[in-house]
Amino acid sequence: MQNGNSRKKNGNGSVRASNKNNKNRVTVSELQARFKTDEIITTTSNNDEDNNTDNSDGSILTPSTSSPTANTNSSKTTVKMASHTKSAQHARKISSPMAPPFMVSAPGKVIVFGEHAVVHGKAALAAAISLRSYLLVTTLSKSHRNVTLNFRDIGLDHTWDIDSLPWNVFQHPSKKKMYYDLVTELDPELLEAMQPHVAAVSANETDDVRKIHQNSAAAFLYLFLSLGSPNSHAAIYTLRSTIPPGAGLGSSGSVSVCISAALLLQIRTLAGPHPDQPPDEAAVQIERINRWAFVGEMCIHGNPSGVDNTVSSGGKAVLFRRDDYSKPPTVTFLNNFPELPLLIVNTNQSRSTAVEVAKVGTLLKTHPQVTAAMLDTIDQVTISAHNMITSSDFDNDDEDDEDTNTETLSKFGALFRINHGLLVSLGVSHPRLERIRELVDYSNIGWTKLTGGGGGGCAITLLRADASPQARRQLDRSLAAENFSSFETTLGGDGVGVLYPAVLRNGSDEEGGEEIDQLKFENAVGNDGIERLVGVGGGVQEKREGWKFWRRAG
Ligand SMILES: Nc1ncnc2c1ncn2[C@@H]1O[C@H](COP(=O)(O)OP(=O)(O)O)[C@@H](O)[C@H]1O
Ligand SMILES: C[C@@](O)(CCOP(=O)(O)O)CC(=O)O
Repeated sequence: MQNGNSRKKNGNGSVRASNKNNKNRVTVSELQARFKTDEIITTTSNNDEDNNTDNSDGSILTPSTSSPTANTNSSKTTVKMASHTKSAQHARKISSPMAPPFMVSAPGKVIVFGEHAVVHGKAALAAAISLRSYLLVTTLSKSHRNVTLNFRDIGLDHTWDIDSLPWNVFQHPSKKKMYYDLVTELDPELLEAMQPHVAAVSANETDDVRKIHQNSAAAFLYLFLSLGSPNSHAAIYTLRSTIPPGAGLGSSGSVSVCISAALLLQIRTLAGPHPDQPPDEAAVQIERINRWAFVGEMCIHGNPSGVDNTVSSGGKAVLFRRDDYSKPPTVTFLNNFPELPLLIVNTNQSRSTAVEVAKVGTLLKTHPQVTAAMLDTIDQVTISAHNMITSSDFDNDDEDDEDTNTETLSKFGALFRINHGLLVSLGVSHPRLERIRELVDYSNIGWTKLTGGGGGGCAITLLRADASPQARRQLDRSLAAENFSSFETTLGGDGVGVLYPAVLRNGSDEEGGEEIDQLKFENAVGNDGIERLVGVGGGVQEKREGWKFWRRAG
C-alpha cells in the first residue's frame, strides 16, 4: 500500500502568468538560425551502427515486428508484456530518408470518482477529456548535435549538446533498459548522472518557475537517455497544451505520454497507428507508450498512482486500481463509457497535489479507522458508479424512456455529491471549490464534486438533461464574476495519436493540405488558436483528417 506521504508532486497555478513575462523566449526564426532548419528534411542516413533501440536516420517508419503482446481478451485486463528475442526486437530497417516533422497528441483527464482513495489501493474511475497536449518533433540533419525543448506554454527553452549527455551511465549494461521494459521506479544513479544537465535548465528563473521547467525537462531527459543512444538525431521538441497545468486535469500525464510516444516513434519501436490495425496490436503499442509515460510522470511527481498516464495514453475511460506499486495496475478499459455532459470549473487556485495527498496520509495516521472507513466508502462509490455505467439501464437510447433516464442520471449524480462530501471530510477541498459547489447547487443544473488532488484545481458538474438554459447562463455569469473559468466537455475521447507528417487536411479533397510549421504552432494564441491549427477533433474540428490513433477493441 502506498501512503503517498513521500510524494514530491508539484502543482502551480502561476505557470501561464509566467509566460507573459518571459521576454527571453526564443522565436522560431532564432531556432532556425541556430539550427539551420532548412536542412531538416530529406537527408539520407547511412548510419547503420548497431544500437539497441535507436534508429539513427530519424525516420519514424514502424518496425515490421511487434512481438510484445498484451492480453486484451478480457475486459478486465492487467497488461503483460511477453519477453521476446533479441533478433526480433532489434531487426533494423534499411536506411531511409529522414523524417519530416511529425506531431503527437494526448488528452488530459478527469477523475470522475476515487481520487486520493486510489493512492491507497482503492479503485478510481477516470476518463479522457477534449483538452490535449501537442508535441511537434522537428528532426535536424546529422550535422547538428543538439536537442532542444521548446515548451512554449511554460516558457521553457533549453538546448543540450547530445554528445555531452551521460550516455555512458544510461547505456551501461547493468542500467540499460529496453523499450518494452516495465520501469516502476527511477534509478538514483541515473538521476544523479542526469542532475547537472537538469540543473542547467532555467537556472536563472525564480524557484517556482525553475521547478516547473526542471520537472518537465527531467521527464524528457530521463526518457531520451533511456530510449535513445549517442547516435540519436538532433531535434527540436515543441510543445503546446490546452490543459491548464496543476489544475487536476492531468497536464503532466499528457505531456509525459507525448514525450514517450514521440521518442518511441523516433526509435521505430511502435507499429501504427493505422486504421486497419488489429485492436490487440494497438493495445500493445498503447501499453508501451504508457509504461514510459509513467516514468516521465515519476520524474514530475515522485510517486504517482499512474491513473493519469493510463487514461491519457489509451483515451476513453478506465477503472483503475494499483495496490502493489511494484506491479502493473489492474485496469478495466471502459470503451463504451457513456457520453456524459460535464461542466468543468477551474478555481484558478494554485495548489500542490503532493500536499493534498500528504494531508490524507496524515489523517490516516491520526484517525486510522475513521479515515480507512472513508477510503473504503469512496471505493464503494466508485464500484457503484462502475456497476451503474456498465449496466444496460445506463445511457438508454430510448427517448420514450425519459423518466427512467432522468432517474438513472439522478442516481448517478448522487454519487458525485457523496464522493465530494467524503473528499471534504478528508480535508482536501478548498473554499473556492465549495463556492463553486454552492453556486452550482443554487442553479440546480447538476451534481458537483472536486476532481484530482483538490486544495484548489477543478470541480466537475454532471449536468442534468433538463437543466434550464437560463439557469445555465446565469451560472456562467456568476462564475465569471468570481474569476472561475468554465467549459463543457464530453468524457471519453481518443488517447494518444500521431499526425505524420505534420500536415492536416480539413475534410476536403484539397491536395497537400496544411503543413504545420513551427512558427505557426508556437504562436497559436490560446486554446482556440492551438485547436484551430492542430486540433484532433471534437467541437469545431470534427472533420480534421490526418490524425491517427491507437485504438483498443471497442
Ligand atoms: N504545457 C506544458 N508544457 C510543459 N510542461 C507542462 C505543461 N503542462 C504541465 N506541465 C508539467 O506538468 C507539471 C504539472 O503537473 P501537476 O501539478 O500534476 O498538474 P496536473 O494535475 O495538471 O497533472 C508542471 O509542473 C510541468 O512540469
Ligand atoms: C490525488 C490523486 O489521486 C489524483 C491527483 O490528480 P491530479 O494530479 O491533481 O490531476 C493522486 C494520484 O492518483 O496520483
